[in-house]
Amino acid sequence: MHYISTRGAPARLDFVEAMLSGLARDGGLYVPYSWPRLSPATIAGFAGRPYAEVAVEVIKPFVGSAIAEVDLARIAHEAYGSFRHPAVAPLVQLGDNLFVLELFHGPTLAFKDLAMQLVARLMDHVLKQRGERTTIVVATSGDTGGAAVEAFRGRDQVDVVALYPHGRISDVQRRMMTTPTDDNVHSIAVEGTFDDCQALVKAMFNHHAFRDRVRLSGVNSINWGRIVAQAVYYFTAAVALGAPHRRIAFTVPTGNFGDVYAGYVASKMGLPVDRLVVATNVNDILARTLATGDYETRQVVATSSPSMDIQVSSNFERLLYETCGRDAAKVNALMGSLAQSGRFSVPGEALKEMRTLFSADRADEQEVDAEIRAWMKEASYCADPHTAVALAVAEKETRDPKVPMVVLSTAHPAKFPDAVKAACGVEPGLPDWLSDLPNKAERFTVLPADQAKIEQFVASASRAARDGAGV
Ligand SMILES: Cc1ncc(COP(=O)(O)O)c(C=O)c1O
Ligand SMILES: N[C@@H](CCOP(=O)(O)O)C(=O)O
Repeated sequence: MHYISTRGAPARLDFVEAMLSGLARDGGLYVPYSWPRLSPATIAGFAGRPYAEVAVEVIKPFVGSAIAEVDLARIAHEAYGSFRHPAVAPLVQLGDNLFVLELFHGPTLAFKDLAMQLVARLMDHVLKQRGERTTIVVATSGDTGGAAVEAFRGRDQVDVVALYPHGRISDVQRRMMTTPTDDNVHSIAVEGTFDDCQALVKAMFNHHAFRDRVRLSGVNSINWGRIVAQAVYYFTAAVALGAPHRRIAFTVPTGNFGDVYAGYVASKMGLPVDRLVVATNVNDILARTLATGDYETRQVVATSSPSMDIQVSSNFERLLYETCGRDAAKVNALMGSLAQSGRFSVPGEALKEMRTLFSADRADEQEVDAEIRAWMKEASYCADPHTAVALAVAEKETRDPKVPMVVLSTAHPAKFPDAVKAACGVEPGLPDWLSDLPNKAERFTVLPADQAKIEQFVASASRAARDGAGV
């Protein structure tokens, strides 16, 4: 199994190289050269098996011989052993053929843990084998940063720098990044938006001298390792509801398009996915794109679902590549137009193909509040604002009542206590093991969205840079 860039660079990388690289050197994203397929019998065989075992079966065709299966299995068992629910990603039924897939039982209470706990251990394993160090710079609108800090803190092979938009994330999200005391984790409050943070990370990857000096890596969903680990829960949820013998639909709260793209990966592998519903808040670039074919960035608006306050959705490039017939020149032209003018038009055939599997809608702030209130009242179910965006959109969707709809619940409501309380009057509390989070001292640096200044900070935090300089 090897990986190629969506922008056409000739290099072909194995899984480990693609995972350590993060972004391709031509600015593209790695995708598998071909799609592995799982037979219906293999998928049916996932029923009743522990999450970690299913993870190994789904991920191993993408890893090939780059990591020994025995190591992959050991690492998966360790990673998912850190979850507080025995099922790891349990399903909760809310209505007739309406289910919530709870992805927030990991250490930082968000779906990012499902991939990050695995990817951190895989990276650590291969870096130790090679005797190498790396520096990870991660852009976060709140959750990826905390998950990365938690998964990598204290690891000798890796330094992590998290860039978050100053004042635009919840207190709990910020504290998860800023309170750990380990020397290898650092947080920068960037004076800008998440899109600025993500653009800075990509610019650092495209600055090759800097990239090589700090041995830069990334664990945003530009990293293929993240995507493939997120594909696993589509399988566990679908099989629990009767796949592969019936089709299953998913509604996914969406920002960077990583999570819903993982559903697309599952469908490419043979899972009978009926529909992937892209749910956005008022930062609705993806909903607009699927409706009109015009991908057009606008000013980002702060909402009660801050992790989805995103305009440039990185992983949409992977879907474009696939639906443009894997034509890297076309993708290059479209991405060039985005960089130049902040917009591009999705080619007609590509849009048609996208619409065969994807639909999309948005929920505004009033709808999100009403959704949180209604589920609390009707079912005593407390949804976080991101989950509420998806629940609201799932309700608007024209559904075949015979097809189960699974709504991905991507964060624990206690990460957004103020927003939830304002919507329904109930303030969700942190679990016991995190109850001292509000009392811990914080450590972060405020910097402008200036590439040179951020690079300077990252270089000074990077032990890989110091190793390379012979210090
Ligand atoms: C809680 C939560 N929900 C939804 C999303 C959107 O996921 P994606 O960026 O993969 O589309 C994010 C951020 O990634 C998030 O943190
Ligand atoms: N919503 C994310 C933004 C980054 O997304 P990623 O999946 O590409 O890491 C966050 O909460 O940080």
